[in-house]
Amino acid sequence: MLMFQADELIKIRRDLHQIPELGYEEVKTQRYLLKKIAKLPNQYLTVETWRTGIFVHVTGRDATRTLGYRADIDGLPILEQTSYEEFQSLHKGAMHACGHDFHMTIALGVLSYLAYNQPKYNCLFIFQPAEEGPGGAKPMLESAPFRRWKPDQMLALHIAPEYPVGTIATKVGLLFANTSELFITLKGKGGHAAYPHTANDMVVASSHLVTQLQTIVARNVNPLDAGVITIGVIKGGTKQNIIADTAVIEGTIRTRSIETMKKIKKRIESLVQGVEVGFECTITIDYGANYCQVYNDKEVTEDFIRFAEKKESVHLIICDEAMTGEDFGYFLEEIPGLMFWLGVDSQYGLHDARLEPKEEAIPLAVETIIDYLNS
Ligand SMILES: CC(=O)N[C@@H](CCC[C@H](N)C(=O)O)C(=O)O
Repeated sequence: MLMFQADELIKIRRDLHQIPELGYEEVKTQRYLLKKIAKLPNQYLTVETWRTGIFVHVTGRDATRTLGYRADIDGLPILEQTSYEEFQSLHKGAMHACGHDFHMTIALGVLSYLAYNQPKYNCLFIFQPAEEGPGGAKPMLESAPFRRWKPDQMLALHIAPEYPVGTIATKVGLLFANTSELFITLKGKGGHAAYPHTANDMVVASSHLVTQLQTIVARNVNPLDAGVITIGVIKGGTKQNIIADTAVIEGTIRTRSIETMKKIKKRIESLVQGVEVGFECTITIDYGANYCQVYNDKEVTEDFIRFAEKKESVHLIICDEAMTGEDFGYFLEEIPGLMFWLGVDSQYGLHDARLEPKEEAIPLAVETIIDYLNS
């Protein structure tokens, strides 16, 4: 058997699409990937698992340099609503809605080529869990296998539903934002719906807080800078005629700079104090997982751009930065490298239950990365 061909890659993507697992629960995914890797000739490969992730080291002809390639492997808690009839998620309520099934398949495709064709330099493939949270990049970066095989350069891609197949988009410098998760719990006094004067209603308090949080970006962030506060979850109460004693707000904060992130958090804390006083309740804040920005190295990215410009099958776009987050940023904090967007042309975007990326992008990406590694 030779490297995985286009039809096999599509099958791999569909298999992986059916078994999405949340961060650090990627047990079946890890088993599946290990099985595929075990089918490859092992002359140049050394495989090591790390929690639910995997490192694969490929020995090159010249061991003076190592190139790192990272693919994230976790899914999202989304009930799939695609038109796929034959390969929808078998894990009800979980979905590969951020393209990690594509990311893994592309990494396997490149790896399968290198298993048959020894690369010039060493390569390190990193199949990383928990990108959507709580974050796998930082602990993997600090792990023993990574320190032993530490790459000199890092590369990763992310699918981009808004671009046609064949498009690669990237830029020098900031590509993705600094992010912080946000979990706020409000605790007050519940009671009978007919006796509001005896209780502190946490549904009302949390509603006020959500509205106040929206003023931070509108009124505290310099309009020439940028910030995002999205509240994705608001939960409170148990029954329509019971005043809620607890409410929970969950969201995410995005900024272009660390300073703005600090400023936003300070404002959140002040507003929370105000709601505590105003509604006579207790509020706790937990910032969950924080990711640093994705910052593409100038030299490596310019070199990649020159390569992509020359490649006929690629339409290169120099894009703007986005407020998405990615813990791949931690690799780039320590090692020069880049991330790029891969066009997959879906009507529905990332984190949408209807995301349907076009599979033709997979063999194209595999071929492009192989060419880049050989360039
Ligand atoms: C590419 C992408 O969609 N990444 C996620 C990363 C999530 C980070 C963290 N869980 C958070 O919500 O802040 C994103 O939502 O941008």
